[in-house]
Amino acid sequence: MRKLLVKGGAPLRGEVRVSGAKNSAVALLPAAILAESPVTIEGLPDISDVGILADLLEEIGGTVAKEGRTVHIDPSNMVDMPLPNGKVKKLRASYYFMGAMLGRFNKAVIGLPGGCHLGPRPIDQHIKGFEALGAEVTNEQGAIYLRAKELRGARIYLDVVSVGATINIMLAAVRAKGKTVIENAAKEPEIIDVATLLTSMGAKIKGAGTDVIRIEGVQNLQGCLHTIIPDRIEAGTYTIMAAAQGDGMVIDNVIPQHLESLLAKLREMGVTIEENDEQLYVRPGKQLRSVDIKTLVYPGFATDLQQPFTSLLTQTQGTGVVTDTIYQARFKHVDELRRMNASIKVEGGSAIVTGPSKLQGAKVKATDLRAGAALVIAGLMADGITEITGVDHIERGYENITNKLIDLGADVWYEEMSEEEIEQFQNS
Ligand SMILES: CC(=O)N[C@H]1[C@@H](OP(=O)(O)OP(=O)(O)OC[C@H]2O[C@@H](n3ccc(=O)[nH]c3=O)[C@H](O)[C@@H]2O)O[C@H](CO)[C@@H](O)[C@@H]1O
Ligand SMILES: C=C(OP(=O)(O)O)C(=O)O
Repeated sequence: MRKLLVKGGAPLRGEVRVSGAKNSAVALLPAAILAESPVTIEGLPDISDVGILADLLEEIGGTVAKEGRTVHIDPSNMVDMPLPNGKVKKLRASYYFMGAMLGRFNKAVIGLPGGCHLGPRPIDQHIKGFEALGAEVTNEQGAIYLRAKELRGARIYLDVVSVGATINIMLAAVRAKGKTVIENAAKEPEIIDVATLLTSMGAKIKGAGTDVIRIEGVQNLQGCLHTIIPDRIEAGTYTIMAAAQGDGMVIDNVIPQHLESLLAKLREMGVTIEENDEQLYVRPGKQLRSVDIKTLVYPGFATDLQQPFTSLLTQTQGTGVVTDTIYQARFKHVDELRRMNASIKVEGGSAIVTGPSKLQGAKVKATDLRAGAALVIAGLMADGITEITGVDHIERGYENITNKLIDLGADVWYEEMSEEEIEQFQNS
């Protein structure tokens, strides 16, 4: 088991290239199950979530061939094998096997998903959608059993705006008989990306990216070539890093519109950001001002950027209130930042951050993916060395983070943990 060490203080300069979007990749791979001929996806990020999903596609009989960032998936020999345990529990997005396998085989058995622990993460809206399409859904010993004689289009109103439920219902509905309407759908760019892949496969989808998605079911879907969108959360993380510890940084392979709410907040703080079609050039101000943020569904401020942003707020002048309306308990990073001398208190669904504080390197734990990103940013700004355990979480979503940081001038490296450290980590 490894830990990540960050020696703070080095200014970050130069260009960093953003990888393909994790939250698209994890839906695009299962979507390939719905095709009857090979699907090629270009630009996939090299992260552990993608590796696990590729293994799961092989477990059900698919052939997955990798050529750098391009993956060819041949779904023709896939079977409706149950996946109740094992790798499905290692990530959140294994739930997309439910919609995709239901759409192709009219049945699926999938273990309840894992993913980041951010407080309760129910999947009732996914199940409501599958049932509306005609599936019988039961939960038996931690696995979801889905069976349908045939799937029929339906009108589905989501009680909660959910990225996962919107995509999962799209996956199940594209081969259902008749018309499906998803109302109160999520509008995240990853939903448009998945709809683009499905449309290239022959699906009939209108309205992806708005809150009403209309799907006309088709009998068969064919393979196609698809290029993934850039990861707006990775891009946002490096943009926050550029504001925190940069000395002129270019973030390359970005769709700036996907980051509007973050960029607006950074500008409000005093950060200078120039945009062109695919790049951001970020120059921090001398003394940044604190701001309040409230996470909301897209295009509001992304909950996945809330934790990295909190680290930046420890360095700004005044008090900033971070309110997470999507995951009210997404504040496990706060205790760790406090160990580094940050002044933060959590009240209800908000963290109140008073800055600026001189951060000190410390031994800290990444409790989840974006908590890990928050600690890396804090470590880059701190005096001395920060030792971060729980790097598996970080590797779920950030491709090659150490090399990207080293290229920017950061002093970061991995070290093997001692047996004592592993024991302490496992018991903490
Ligand atoms: C793999 C993936 O794409 N993960 C992202 C996805 O997660 P995920 O798709 O799991 O998140 P959702 O958009 O579904 O969740 C949004 C909110 O709805 C609630 N909810 C969701 C489904 C449901 O059936 N019932 C219900 O009550 C959740 O508890 C949460 O409060 O969107 C989240 C919110 O932008 C991001 O943090 C995750 O990075
Ligand atoms: C919460 C996240 O991921 P997941 O839904 O895959 O756990 C995230 O990407 O920040």
